[in-house]
Amino acid sequence: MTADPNVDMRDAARTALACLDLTSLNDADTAADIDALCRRAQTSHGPVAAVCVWARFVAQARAALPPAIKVAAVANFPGGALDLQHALADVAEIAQAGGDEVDVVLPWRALLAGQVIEVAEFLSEVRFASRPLTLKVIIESGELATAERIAEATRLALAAGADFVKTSTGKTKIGATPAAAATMLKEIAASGLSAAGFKASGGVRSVADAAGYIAQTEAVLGAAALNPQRLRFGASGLLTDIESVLSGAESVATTSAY
Ligand SMILES: O=C[C@H](O)COP(=O)(O)O
Repeated sequence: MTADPNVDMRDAARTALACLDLTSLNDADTAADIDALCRRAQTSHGPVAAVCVWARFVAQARAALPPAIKVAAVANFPGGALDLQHALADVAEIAQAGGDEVDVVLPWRALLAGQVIEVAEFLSEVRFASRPLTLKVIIESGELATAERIAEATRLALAAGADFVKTSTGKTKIGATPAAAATMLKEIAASGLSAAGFKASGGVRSVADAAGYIAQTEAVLGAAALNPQRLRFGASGLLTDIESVLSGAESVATTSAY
């Protein structure tokens, strides 16, 4: 008897839903957009892990959602300048508004310029200021480009105490890729930090895309890591395909172009 591939896709869709940071980070986002996002976060198939929004929408999202759905917001986003005061102001705004999670952009241009100590200090200060919130560090893997630099950024994020290392802002040409994920997952495993997680974001549009990252995560971190404490998907467009698959319809999305 051959395995039914639709069963695997439904499993992947269920995992992707439970691990989804449903994201809206458009410059023109309005309160009505965030209301709609929060309604979408509570699907007939179950809740997403979190919504991810601009800091100015945290209080609204927190009020609209049950406690089980976390509110994440971005800091130092999307540019990733080496601007600690800006990042700390974002973190303070998110914390004061009742946010649960901070997604901060690592100063990747500074890292490319060799300012390793300055980047490490930036991450350490952001980690200190953001406790007890969950901290995800966005390394912008597409701009770092090489496995060596992606590995170095991942190590810096983990050394600073990041809860998750996240691939991309979704605002640059290249978002999450299987190659970047492989490097990041290898570094997470090598760190020995059993609570550290991985977040794929930027261009993740289909359950087939998500299934690939789920398989990679399981292969490197183990099946026990396939939960929202260790794995997230940051995506503005993935939920439609998840719902299609869980409703028994064909996947409607095409896989990532990367
Ligand atoms: O942080 C998450 C990303 O901004 C989402 O990127 P996306 O719009 O390509 O799904």
